[in-house]
Amino acid sequence: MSATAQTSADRPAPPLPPDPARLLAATGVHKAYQRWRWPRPRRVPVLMGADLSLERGEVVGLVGENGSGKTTLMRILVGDLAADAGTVQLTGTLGYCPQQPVVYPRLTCDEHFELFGGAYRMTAARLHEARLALYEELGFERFAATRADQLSGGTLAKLNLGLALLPDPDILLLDEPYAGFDWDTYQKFWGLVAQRRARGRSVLIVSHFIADQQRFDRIVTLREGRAWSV
Ligand SMILES: Nc1ncnc2c1ncn2[C@@H]1O[C@H](COP(=O)(O)OP(=O)(O)OP(=O)(O)O)[C@@H](O)[C@H]1O
Repeated sequence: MSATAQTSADRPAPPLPPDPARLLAATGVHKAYQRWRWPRPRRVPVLMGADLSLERGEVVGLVGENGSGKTTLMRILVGDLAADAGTVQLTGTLGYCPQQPVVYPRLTCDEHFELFGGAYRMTAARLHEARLALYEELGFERFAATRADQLSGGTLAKLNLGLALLPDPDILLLDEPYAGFDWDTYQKFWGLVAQRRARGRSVLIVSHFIADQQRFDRIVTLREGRAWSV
């Protein structure tokens, strides 16, 4: 288990040296947003030197109070948002489950899997197998032909998660993945995570709070713009 580094100085930490066991390393990440603060717009810092690493086969929880910057850090890790400073090193393939599902309202679940499978360059046979397994594992096969705009919030969350899991990526970054799940689905979710961890996949889970601490290898808290090991 590796410790999550804390930057003690105000300048960003240098990138971590290469390590074959490490799949993700973010060092010295800074991000500020422009906001209106009377009497003029100002840059308000959210991340001030956050460091985060993820080893092969590790399940890490990223917690922090509302507005602490969890989603901001996640978006920087996946390349959806540019950091003001700092580095992000990734090894392997990445799956991202955003907090707000990014789906096409008029497409069915099946059509989403087809579309994403094509984007991931999966073969038809592999896509078929992975899609059926995800329907079964998350329990939503009966909605295969239902359009996204007709799904319940929980089923939409299953589709959102399923699309991230589809290509079986080395690193899974999940932003509040189980917020809309019922108890049964929550248990299934942890079964999926355990299977992937056993195969050396790494999972980073963002959550407001951690209910089952024993399910994680490590918990990291975002506070005052930095990541602290708990
Ligand atoms: N595009 C943006 N422009 C301006 N401010 C933003 C933007 N996105 C986020 N923020 C602000 O940055 C801070 C961190 O937001 P972020 O969504 O990263 O926090 P979070 O820890 O994920 O919050 P939550 O637990 O509520 O989901 C918040 O104060 C938020 O208002």
